[in-house]
Amino acid sequence: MKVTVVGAGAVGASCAEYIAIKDFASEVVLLDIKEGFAEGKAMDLMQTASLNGFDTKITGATNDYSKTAGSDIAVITSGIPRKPGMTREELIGINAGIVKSVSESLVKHSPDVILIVVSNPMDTMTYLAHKVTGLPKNRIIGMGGALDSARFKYRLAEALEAPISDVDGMVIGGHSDKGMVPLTRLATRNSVPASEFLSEERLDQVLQDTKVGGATLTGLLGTSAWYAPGAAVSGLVQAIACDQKKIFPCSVLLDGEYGLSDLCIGVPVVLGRNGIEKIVEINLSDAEKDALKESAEGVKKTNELI
Ligand SMILES: NC(=O)c1ccc[n+]([C@@H]2O[C@H](COP(=O)([O-])OP(=O)(O)OC[C@H]3O[C@@H](n4cnc5c(N)ncnc54)[C@H](O)[C@@H]3O)[C@@H](O)[C@H]2O)c1
Ligand SMILES: O=C(O)C[C@H](O)C(=O)O
Repeated sequence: MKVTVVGAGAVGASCAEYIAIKDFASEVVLLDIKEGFAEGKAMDLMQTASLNGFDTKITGATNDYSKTAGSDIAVITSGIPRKPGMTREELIGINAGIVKSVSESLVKHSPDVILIVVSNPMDTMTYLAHKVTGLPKNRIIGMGGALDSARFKYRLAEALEAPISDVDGMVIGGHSDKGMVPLTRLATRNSVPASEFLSEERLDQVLQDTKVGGATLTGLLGTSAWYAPGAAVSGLVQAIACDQKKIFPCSVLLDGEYGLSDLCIGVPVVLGRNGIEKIVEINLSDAEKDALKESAEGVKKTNELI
């Protein structure tokens, strides 16, 4: 299993590290445009192999896509991150050009690749990757919902004063401050609805905190987060590489599912060796349907900018 990660910055390196530590891939290629940067990150990570006990071979490349040839999965993290006070949508001017050229180069060297798009604004970048590569829709996956759901669980556990392993929850919709739809109605603590433990007001606070999860961290760090994003990507890569058939909310091209078409937005999917094996249509309440529709309108507006 060969995995390429384009962009050896904060998220790309974190993602490569988690993939290596989980030890399911034979090879990870890190590629960056900055001279020597990916090679340096790869060497540093390889020097953790004996300490962390993995056999995955990590190599670096400076913009040389021949090194990525034959990749089974490629992750696109290249592009600029936001600074405090910015929205993800404001990154489109620079990141669209980067994602376009990177997607084309990846597919040219690995025609059978499954692409995972991370660069922001992620739903629009995933849609752009479809437009420029023409890959079948099961082979382009946007990562946002897995991260947003992890942040939702963090906030739920905080409110419930429970261990995170005791809670479950999912966020669908666009990966944006306004567009996320945390499904509080379906959140649980060990199979019991969270609403049995928390007031409506407290659950709403959990929802609001989840939606601005990325912005909160950007305010604290001065740039956007990388540990949870890297871990979330590694989870998707592992589900595909190991044919796990796990459900994750991912940004995928919709063709009538949830009453939406011609956009990529976060919905639950089954991930396995074919990438998106199935889009799972769950029954949403009227309020959740309205929130998803509004989120889709926001994503479509951003798509118009490409
Ligand atoms: N979808 C998500 O959930 C999510 C989560 C976190 C970050 N992000 C996004 O991921 C992107 C990367 O964030 P980061 O914190 O790692 O940024 P970063 O600046 O640390 O790293 C980005 C890397 O991309 C490289 N790069 C730029 N243009 C390139 C090109 N044409 N080819 C190859 N490499 C190129 C840069 O040299 C840099 O090393 C941002 O757009 C950020 O908003 C998305
Ligand atoms: O918040 C950001 O800009 C980066 C990423 O989308 C995140 O949610 O951490």
